[in-house]
Amino acid sequence: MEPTGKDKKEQSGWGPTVWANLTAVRDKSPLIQCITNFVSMDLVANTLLSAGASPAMLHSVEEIPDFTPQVGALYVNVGTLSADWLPAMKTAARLASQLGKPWVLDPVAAGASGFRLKACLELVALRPTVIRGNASEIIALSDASVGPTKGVDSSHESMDAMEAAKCLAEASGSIVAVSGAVDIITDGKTVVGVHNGVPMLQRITATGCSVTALIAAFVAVDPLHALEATASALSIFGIAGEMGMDIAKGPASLRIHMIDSLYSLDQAVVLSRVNIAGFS
Ligand SMILES: Nc1ncnc2c1ncn2[C@@H]1O[C@H](COP(=O)(O)OP(=O)(O)OP(=O)(O)O)[C@@H](O)[C@H]1O
Ligand SMILES: Cc1ncsc1CCO
Ligand SMILES: [Mg+2]
Repeated sequence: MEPTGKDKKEQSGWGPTVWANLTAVRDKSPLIQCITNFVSMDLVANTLLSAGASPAMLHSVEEIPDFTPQVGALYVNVGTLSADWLPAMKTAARLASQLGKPWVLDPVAAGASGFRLKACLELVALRPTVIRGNASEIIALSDASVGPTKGVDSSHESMDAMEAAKCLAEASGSIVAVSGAVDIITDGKTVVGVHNGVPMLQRITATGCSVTALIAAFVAVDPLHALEATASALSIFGIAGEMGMDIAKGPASLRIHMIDSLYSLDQAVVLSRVNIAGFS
């Protein structure tokens, strides 16, 4: 029998696992329902398409009963949250959980206001498969506290959020991923670090939103190994950023070259560039 997920990784390192997961996304082209913010919609959809997945930005509550049961995964992002969007987010998340479908939460600026924090905590209670945020977002969610904020940007390093990520994963039952110079992924016990990516990714809006969408696509094709799928997506996005940076002149051209690189990544590049390691 072919080894899968964790077994495969333990036998031969992360490279083959990451490549197998990207190949599965390309082969299966999972349908991803995205309820995401206005800023991110274009980059999220194009990131998913260039990776081989199929995005659909359907966010009206009336469509959820017909549409959500057909998707491979649901992606919920609260970036431009308002009260009228929240019912659709919660209805879709509740249905995905009931159907056993993976769903992924991006708690953008979770600690920026009481309204936003409460909404994020209500969504966490609907048991997302994965929560991916920057360090400040994961710390705010884990502490359930509103505090000094840079809005959607992080005022912490990812490593500052290690304990918060573990606590949030333990409390929620979700895989928690913190993006940054090192992306941290944990189920509360195991912690892995993804060392791919380039700092310039922070200068393009919605790269975090887009990597969370990519996580949804990877979890859709391997829902039983959500930690490995999440690390794989973060590594692939980072590698696309590294490849794009080789020819980019700044954030605008990196945005274009990153999407092109994601589309054309081959096995040799992936195997030579994957940089994932466990924390002991
Ligand atoms: N210093 C860094 N070095 C390398 N890669 C980085 C660095 N900082 C962020 N990244 C990468 O950039 C991507 C976006 O992460 P970031 O933490 O900026 O998300 P975010 O703050 O949620 O962004 P947004 O809200 O704009 O969508 C991730 O893939 C992450 O790994
Ligand atoms: C800039 C911005 N504001 C709300 S969402 C968003 C996209 C990056 O999170
Ligand atoms: Mg973000």
